[in-house]
This record gives sequence, C-alpha cells and structure tokens, in this order.
Amino acid sequence: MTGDSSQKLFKVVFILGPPGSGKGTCCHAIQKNHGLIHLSAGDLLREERQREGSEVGALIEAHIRNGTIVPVEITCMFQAMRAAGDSAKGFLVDGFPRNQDNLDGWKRQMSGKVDEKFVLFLTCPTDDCIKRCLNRGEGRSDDNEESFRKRIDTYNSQTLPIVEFYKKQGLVREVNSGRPIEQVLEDVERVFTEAGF
Ligand SMILES: Nc1ncnc2c1ncn2[C@@H]1O[C@H](COP(=O)(O)OP(=O)(O)O)[C@@H](O)[C@H]1O
Ligand SMILES: O=c1ccn([C@@H]2O[C@H](COP(=O)(O)OP(=O)(O)O)[C@@H](O)[C@H]2O)c(=O)[nH]1
Ligand SMILES: [Mg+2]
Repeated sequence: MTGDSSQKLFKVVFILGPPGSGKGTCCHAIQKNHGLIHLSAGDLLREERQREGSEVGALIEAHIRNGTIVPVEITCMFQAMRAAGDSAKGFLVDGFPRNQDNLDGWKRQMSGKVDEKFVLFLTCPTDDCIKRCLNRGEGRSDDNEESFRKRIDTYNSQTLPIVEFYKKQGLVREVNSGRPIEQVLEDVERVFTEAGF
C-alpha cells in the first residue's frame, strides 16, 4: 500500500519546565549539536505580536503580561513546523503544549504526522527561576515580579498536568536545571544520546 504511509513523520521533542528554568538555553545548545530545529512557542508569539498589522498583537501581549495562555489557534507552532519542512532532522518544541487547550489543538492538527520522541522536563526551584527571569536582560514585558507570580501559578495549575499526561505514557525525561549550566547540559546531552539523537 502506498499513499499516506510514505509520508515522513516530524520527529518532536517537547521541552517543558517553569519560566526561567532554562528551556531556551538548553534548546540553543542541543540545536547546535544535533541539527534539530528550535521552535519556541513564546518567541513565535512575540514575533506575531511585533508584526505590523497583526490583528492578535494586543491579545497576545495581554496574555503574556498576565501569564495566561493564548488560545491554541493563535499559537503558530504548526505553521512554523510546516514552513521548516522536510529538511529538519527533528524539532525542539519549547514551551508547548502548556495546557489542555494546547494539547487538544496539537492532537487535532498533528496526530498521524508526528513522532513524539520524549518530553525533556526541566525542574528548578522557584527562587532560582525568578532570579533568572528578573536578570534575563531581554526587556520582556513579563520579566517582572508580578507577571512572574502569575506565570508560575499558570505553570503549576495548567502545565504540570500536561507533564503528568506524558509521564503516564513513559515519555518524560527529567533533568534538574537548578544547577550550573555545564552540569545541566551534560545531563541533557545524555538524554538526547540515549534517545538515539
Ligand atoms: N543553569 C543555569 N544557571 C544559571 N542561569 C541560567 C541557567 N540556565 C539558564 N540560565 C539563564 O536564565 C535565564 C532564563 O533562561 P531561559 O533559557 O531563557 O529559560 P526559559 O526559556 O525556561 O524561560 C537566561 O538569562 C539564562 O541565561
Ligand atoms: O504555547 C505558548 C507559549 C507561550 N505562551 C505565552 O508566552 C509567554 C512566554 O512564554 P515563554 O515560553 O517565552 O516563557 P518562558 O517559560 O520561556 O519564560 C507565556 O507566559 C504565555 O503567556 C502561550 O500563550 N502559549
Ligand atoms: Mg524561553
């Protein structure tokens, strides 16, 4: 039989963890070493927010400041994956899916098209996370104490259940990112190597 069975599946690794846990930093290192494409859901939303004529820019900014999660239809993850196309060895999907709406939207659009390899789950004490966010130096409108508190509440109430969902499928690989970056990256590298990357 031919047809859809010959279609190449997108290899995907999800990166989840609290704000400031080091998701972007780890993706940056892994992408360089393994030829994977890094797609940060937050970066994609910030890009759309900046786009001239965007009809959803103000809505995105309100969610970002408030630490709440943008409806999945607006998150440009799927388009970005399609745009990267066949040349990619795989995708590092950073900071997504963050809640049940994200997960439902992902399944609707991507089931049968993706090979979900694992979830890299970064754990880091909240005190370290807040310090890192406040010192990030990117001028982000959500890197202030008030927004951080809201983001961490959203993370605890909405994102941790998604991690649990993947844990039940045996897909979660946990790394303690509350340590010096060299140590974190050594463990992260090991997880990718063990997964055949
Ligand atoms: N292990 C680490 N130790 C100290 N600082 C770190 C570590 N990992 C990342 N950082 C710094 O913390 C800030 C947040 O990291 P980032 O990768 O943007 O996290 P996230 O994407 O999870 O919000 C950045 O300024 C980054 O350089
Ligand atoms: O799939 C996503 C990813 C991010 N965000 C929004 O973008 C913000 C920043 O996300 P990012 O991943 O950049 O933050 P980080 O965890 O890296 O600090 C979040 O708090 C949300 O408001 C969202 O709505 N949907
Ligand atoms: Mg990030």
